[in-house]
Amino acid sequence: MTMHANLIAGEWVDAPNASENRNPSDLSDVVGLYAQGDAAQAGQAIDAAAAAFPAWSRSTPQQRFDILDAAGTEILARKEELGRLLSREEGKTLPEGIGETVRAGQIFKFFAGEALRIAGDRIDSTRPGVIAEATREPLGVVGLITPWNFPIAIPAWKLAPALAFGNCVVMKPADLVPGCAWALADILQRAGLPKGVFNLVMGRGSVVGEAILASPKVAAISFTGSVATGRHVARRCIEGEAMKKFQLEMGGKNPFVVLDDADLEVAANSALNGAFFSTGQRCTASSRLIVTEGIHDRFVEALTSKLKALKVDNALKEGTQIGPVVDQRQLDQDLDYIKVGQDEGAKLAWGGERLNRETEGFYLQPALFTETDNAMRINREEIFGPVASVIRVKDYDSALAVANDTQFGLSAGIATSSLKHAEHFKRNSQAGMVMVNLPTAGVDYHVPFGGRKNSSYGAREQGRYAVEFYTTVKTAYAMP
Ligand SMILES: NC(=O)C1=CN([C@@H]2O[C@H](COP(=O)(O)OP(=O)(O)OC[C@H]3O[C@@H](n4cnc5c(N)ncnc54)[C@H](OP(=O)(O)O)[C@@H]3O)[C@@H](O)[C@H]2O)C=CC1
Ligand SMILES: O=C(O)CCC(=O)C(=O)O
Repeated sequence: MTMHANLIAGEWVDAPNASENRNPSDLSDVVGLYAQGDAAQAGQAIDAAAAAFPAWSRSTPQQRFDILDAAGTEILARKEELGRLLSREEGKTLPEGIGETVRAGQIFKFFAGEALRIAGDRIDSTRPGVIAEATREPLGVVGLITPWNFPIAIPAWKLAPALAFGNCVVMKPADLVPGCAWALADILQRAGLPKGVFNLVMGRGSVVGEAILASPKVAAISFTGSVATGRHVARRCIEGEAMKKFQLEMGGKNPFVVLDDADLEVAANSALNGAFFSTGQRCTASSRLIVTEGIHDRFVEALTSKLKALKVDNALKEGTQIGPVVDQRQLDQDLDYIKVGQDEGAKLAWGGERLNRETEGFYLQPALFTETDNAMRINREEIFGPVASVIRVKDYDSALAVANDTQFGLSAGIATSSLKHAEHFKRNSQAGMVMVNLPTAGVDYHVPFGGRKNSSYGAREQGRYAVEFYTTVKTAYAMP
């Protein structure tokens, strides 16, 4: 099997080591052999990006549009093939894999347009005859460190704006899912990106990631992953010889409130989708279902019967609704938390057991806890698997208080037919994204994404708000 090499200074470069990318739905299936870069390769990639920056930062918006738009077109044209690759390496179902691929293509097209739309301000000075301007400039070399749960969409939503606004990039994808990142590198290379503008260095976070964080030549870091690694990234960005700008997207313990007046079908479907689809491996997953007394029993019954009907199987098999957990380590974490929940006195209303299927993979029956309270560990810590808890509350006010009683603040949802409660929740939920009668997970590609508290740090990602992170403002005064 040939090694998928790293892309450094426009050349495909083999690494000293390679790792096997295995399919979590079928452990006998090797998706490919991927380079395991080292600190030296990260250094070469950073140097290449720094060398490419002067020309790329002065490229015309049309040049950037053409390349990003062409990349988007190719991603969309190859959605079935790339979606299959994604599902094979990450384990989300084929429709989810294809959907995420489409989202990545749309993101490239959106930011192609943003390259053309970038603008500044001309401001009348307080001093006679003086002209003041505020314009945006690219940052320089940007390091992108991405997680395994969205192998193509998250690299796309960091990479596309970074390039659109004139930055050069070194990207380190998650070790579990190098395939989609490699495919993006190949597409961008063929779309005509000049040498060194985008460099891909696959390998371990502790090696390649650390080298990117340590380099004074890297101006900024955009990171998505766990809170623990995010805190580490933050420390490394400020303690180095040259302080870096940084942006962190981390965990969630997202509440989904169900009020007595909710449409039961809307509430149960939103909870099912938000909590369990993509095997619950979304930072926006609804892991806390906060339900008022009058609808509690009917909601639990409706959701449990939907859970019982879910088809958990090989991600590539037609009809599968829930694929496997991504790897053994995440599966162990999910099973540990299921035990923690039981030890804490929560009732396991459904699921939680390891499943065997035709192919050997990390299959887990989605689990629903009931009779839980918000102080339990299962309601405070991110599990990141197909596990959710129901918390029974008296009324809307207590639901809102419980929803906000968390270290996280990414997404929050409410199912209600009351405009008054929906509006109050939108205003008073301490989350970056609020959904009414919709799942907490599954967001648009052209609007801002991000949260509060320990969920996010720094400027928002996505949509036109992405310009805040990937540019720096220059204020210029002139006396003509
Ligand atoms: N908010 C989200 O979207 C996500 C949250 N998580 C949470 O994190 C938990 C653990 O998942 P995990 O994949 O280990 O998450 P991590 O936060 O460890 O990994 C995220 C990214 O950071 C890299 N990384 C790890 N250590 C360093 C380091 N010292 N310096 C620089 N980069 C580093 C990883 O590389 P490598 O792959 O080589 O380790 C990966 O590319 C999950 O169970 C879940 O709770 C995970 C993924 C996404
Ligand atoms: O819910 C989504 O669509 C996005 C979720 C996400 O970005 C994440 O889990 O990291």
